[in-house]
Amino acid sequence: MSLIAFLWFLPGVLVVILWPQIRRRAKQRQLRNIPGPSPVSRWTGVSKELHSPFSVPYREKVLTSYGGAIRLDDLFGDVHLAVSDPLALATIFGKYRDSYDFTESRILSMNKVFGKGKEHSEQRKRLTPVFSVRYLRDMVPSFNHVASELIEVVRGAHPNRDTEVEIAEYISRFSLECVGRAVLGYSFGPLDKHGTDYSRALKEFGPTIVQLNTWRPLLPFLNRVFPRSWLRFGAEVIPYKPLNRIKGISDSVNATAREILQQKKAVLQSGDKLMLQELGEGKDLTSILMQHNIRDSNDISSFSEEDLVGQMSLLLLQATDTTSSALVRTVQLLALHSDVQAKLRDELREATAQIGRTLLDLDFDSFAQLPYLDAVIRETIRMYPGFYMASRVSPEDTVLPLRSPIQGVDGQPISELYVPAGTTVWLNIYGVNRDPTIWGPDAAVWKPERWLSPLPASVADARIPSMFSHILTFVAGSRSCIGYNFAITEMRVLLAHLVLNFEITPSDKEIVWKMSGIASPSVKGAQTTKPEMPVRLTPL
Ligand code: HEM
Repeated sequence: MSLIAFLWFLPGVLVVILWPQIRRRAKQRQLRNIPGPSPVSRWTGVSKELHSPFSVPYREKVLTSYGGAIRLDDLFGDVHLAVSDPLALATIFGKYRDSYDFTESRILSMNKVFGKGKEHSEQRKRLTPVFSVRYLRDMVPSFNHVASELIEVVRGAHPNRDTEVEIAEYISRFSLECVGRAVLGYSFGPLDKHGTDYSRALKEFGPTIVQLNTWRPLLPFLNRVFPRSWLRFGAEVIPYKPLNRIKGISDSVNATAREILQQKKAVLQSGDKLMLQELGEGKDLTSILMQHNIRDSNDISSFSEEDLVGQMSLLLLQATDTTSSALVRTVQLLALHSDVQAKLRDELREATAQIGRTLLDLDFDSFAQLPYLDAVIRETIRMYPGFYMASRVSPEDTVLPLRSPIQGVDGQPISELYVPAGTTVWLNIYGVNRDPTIWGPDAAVWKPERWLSPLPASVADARIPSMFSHILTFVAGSRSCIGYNFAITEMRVLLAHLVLNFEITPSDKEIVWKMSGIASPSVKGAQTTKPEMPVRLTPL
């Protein structure tokens, strides 16, 4: 190709690649009338402020300050929306349930977890029973044993009164072990806080991926243009530490997942009953998927070995960071509110005093019938949902009606949002869960007692499309959290063990919460990326 032809060709290719974006920008004119924070930069809008690891205070302010729909200026003039209006959310999860899905870059960066469209719904249907209450009942003894082993490890390592303990590491080890045993039929070994290479790699994933967030929108383009092997090679040789680190983490996580898989494959194929029993009787998620694959390898929802490895790793990530974050937050709040902690301890003592039981004797229903424990958990995940927002995009133009009209920048009322195809819509989880028009004037106060009496009528009236307690913490619709019951059960068990065994008080160190995909705590000024939550424990 001559130089002249190349010079003509290049802008042509660029226009073809950028055309959908150019068209979307033009159609987004009406969205610019929606109120939102002023762009901090002409090029990056508010995206850096919103997605940086230090975005928590900014997010908390923005997501509760502008009403049911918020304009968020993104890269190069693209407009995103954050929506907390219940009717607009119900329309996304109802009328447009087949349109609104993850953004392409998110699906790619998540290694197609649970696939897309029909493939996704088939796979989800197959996995749902593993997370049902019926199955969870059988998991409670396992959670209970892991919690009790953990308490022994903590007691052994910190036998004295009022010792400062780094509880976040222990909690994250607990979550990983519960998911490992129950979901994968695999134990990650002793519960000391050092963990395995695999658990360390998993913990580093969130904080590292967040450093790459700015580049994530480029992923669909790179994926279309370059073969996968080139992208992996690039991640290794380009001198950019977070990129090199993510490649290392991904290799380590995949290697362990592959090892678990090989172990299971051998057992399933041999039919060795004793071994099968040891590995969770083949009832765990990996075995179910593998048995399905062995039975029907032509089914569209069958997983290739590569996909299975991806599914397992991503499931571990989805399950451990989220539950650890919620548990660590609850421990912090209990440390700060000694009255709530004492009341909770009374409830637990009463439950275990009956017929001289220990916590190990409590089953799923006994844990579920502790109203104050339940109230503490609900209130924590209402106020601190872990994921403050979740992204969706529709491939078609949509109209989202608003339950409560908002005032446009031009002063005129807006009662519906015209959302052009390809616009990113953030489900404003934090905004819904803290909306004072729904929850009352004390919406921003952590008050477990609110769950012990009927909630205000405004909560039911709002018709929040929620799958759990009118809150959006686990979102709703086809991509909602499949493991929410699992998480709540895990939380009930560990909190019960901690509060009955230790008095928890705050450490002198100041804690700041950062965003690493999910909210994650650290000691102010610390350089580390791993979660930290020092608290003082006194054995009881
Ligand atoms: C307190 C703990 C948890 C929270 C706050 C949480 C929250 C969420 C949220 C918000 C989503 C949707 C993400 C989005 O739409 O962008 C999600 C999806 C998911 N969660 Fe959870 N989660 C928790 C625990 C768990 C656990 C324990 C498991 C598994 C054992 C799990 C498995 C999943 C899976 C597999 C998905 C993807 C579902 C799909 O795409 O169909 N989660 N979670």
